[in-house]
Parts: sequence; structure tokens; C-alpha cells
Amino acid sequence: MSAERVIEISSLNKSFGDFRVLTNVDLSVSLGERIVICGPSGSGKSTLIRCVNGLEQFDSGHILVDGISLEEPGGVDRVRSEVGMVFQQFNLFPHLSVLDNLTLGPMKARGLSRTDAEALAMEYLERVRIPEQARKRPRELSGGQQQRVAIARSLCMKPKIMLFDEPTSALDPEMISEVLDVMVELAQEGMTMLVVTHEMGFARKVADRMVFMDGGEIVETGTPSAVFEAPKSERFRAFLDKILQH
Ligand SMILES: Nc1ncnc2c1ncn2[C@@H]1O[C@H](COP(=O)(O)OP(=O)(O)OP(=O)(O)O)[C@@H](O)[C@H]1O
Repeated sequence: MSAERVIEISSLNKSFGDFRVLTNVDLSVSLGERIVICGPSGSGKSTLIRCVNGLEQFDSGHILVDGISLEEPGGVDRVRSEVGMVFQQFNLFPHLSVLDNLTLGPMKARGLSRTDAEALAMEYLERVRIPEQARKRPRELSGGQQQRVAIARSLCMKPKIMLFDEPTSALDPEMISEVLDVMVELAQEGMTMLVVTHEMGFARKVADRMVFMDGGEIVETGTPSAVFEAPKSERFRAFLDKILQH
């Protein structure tokens, strides 16, 4: 029996004005699968994953998340209740403490009491190894700590799927591994993950499948070992050469 499909993207097309950003994208993700999406700047990676939780609208095609269509009435809200997203720039509420950043969603969207929401928040702050930062404001934290708060905040909503949009690209190099370590643990716990990143070490460690995008299309896909050892597309080979030089 095939694994449960939790994301089904079919024939997805999207333009910004005259500029075609996604062309006939098809991608299926199974429960527990970890997919790393890479590709040159402007190839449509962010737009693709933003479409998955309704942050961008698409022109044609279909997206089903856990069987829910983004196009059906109330679909976007239902999908967002199942999908967590972590952005490059953390997107924490600057005027709230770390703890309040984490408790807001569970209290508002899931109806938890403050006591229960704080207990949940502390559990996740322990998981990302910064419980001692709970009373601080985001600006008092390092970038790596802020990103771990952002991950904990998403996890507090008990998502079935996590989307990551270049979660380490705004970080100083010494902070990248503390965030990747948390993501590796999440992957090992079986979370379904769609990760846009150029961290190829991470990809090799956790990805079940790599997706290489170029010019709004999926140009190559396969297991990390297959695509790294023998990239079929010349464009992917050139891209790998470029990023592995850094
Ligand atoms: N809101 C928007 N309005 C107009 N054009 C946009 C918008 N968002 C993205 N684009 C354009 O769409 C293209 C794809 O952008 P996208 O952010 O999806 O690419 P990406 O592969 O994630 O790139 P990067 O690695 O630089 O983040 C780019 O040319 C970008 O300038």
C-alpha cells in the first residue's frame, strides 16, 4: 500500500503580471516525507511553498493538503491549521515576549487556556533548547535563537506538515547549525517537511527527495545520493558546482 499523500500539487501555474513564475509544477508529498527544494535565485521555490499554505494565490492547477483543496470555501484556513511555516526573517511579533509569541496561536486558534498554552510553549522551548529565553523579547535574542523560537511557535500549533523557506539564510554562519540541528531532530521524529534550502549537508542527512527548480519548473528530482552522484540535468550540475564552491 502506498504511503498517505499529504500534499498533492498538480499542473500549478502562476505569474506575477507578465512574469511566469511557476510552470506546470507537479509534486506529491507523502506523510513523513522530507523534501528539500533547491535552485537558483528567482526560480520560484518560495512562491511554490507559499502557494501550499495559501500565502500566494495561483492562476491554475490544484493543491490538496491532507485532502483539503485550497480552492474550496474555508480551504485556506483549514490548510493553515495543518501546516506550519518558518520564514527566512523569523517573523516573530517584536512587541511580545518569546512566551507570548508561542502562546498566542494556541490560545486564539485552538482555545487553550493561558496555563495550558504556557505549559505547551515551555515544552517546545525545551525542545529547541532555549527555555531560559521565555521572558525576553525577540530583539534580545540572537538570530539562531529567534529562528528556534519561530520553529517552536509553529510546533505549538501541532502542524501535520512543516514548510521552511530558507530558514538559515539570514543567519550568521556560526548560528546555522543550531537551527539545522533542531530541524534534523524534527525530521528524525517523522515530521513531514518541505524545506527550501541550499544547505546540502542538511539535504544529504535528512532529505528523502531533492527537488531542483529552475525557471519556475521542476527540472530534476530524486534521492540525494542519486542526484548528487549523477545529476541528469546540466543545469542542476552547474548549480551544484556553484553552491558547493562556497
Ligand atoms: N510579489 C511579487 N511580485 C512580483 N514578482 C514577484 C513577487 N514575488 C516573487 N516575485 C518574482 O518571482 C520570481 C520567483 O520568486 P521566488 O521568491 O519564488 O524565487 P526563489 O527561487 O525563492 O528565489 P530566492 O532564492 O532568491 O528566494 C522572482 O523573479 C521574483 O522576483
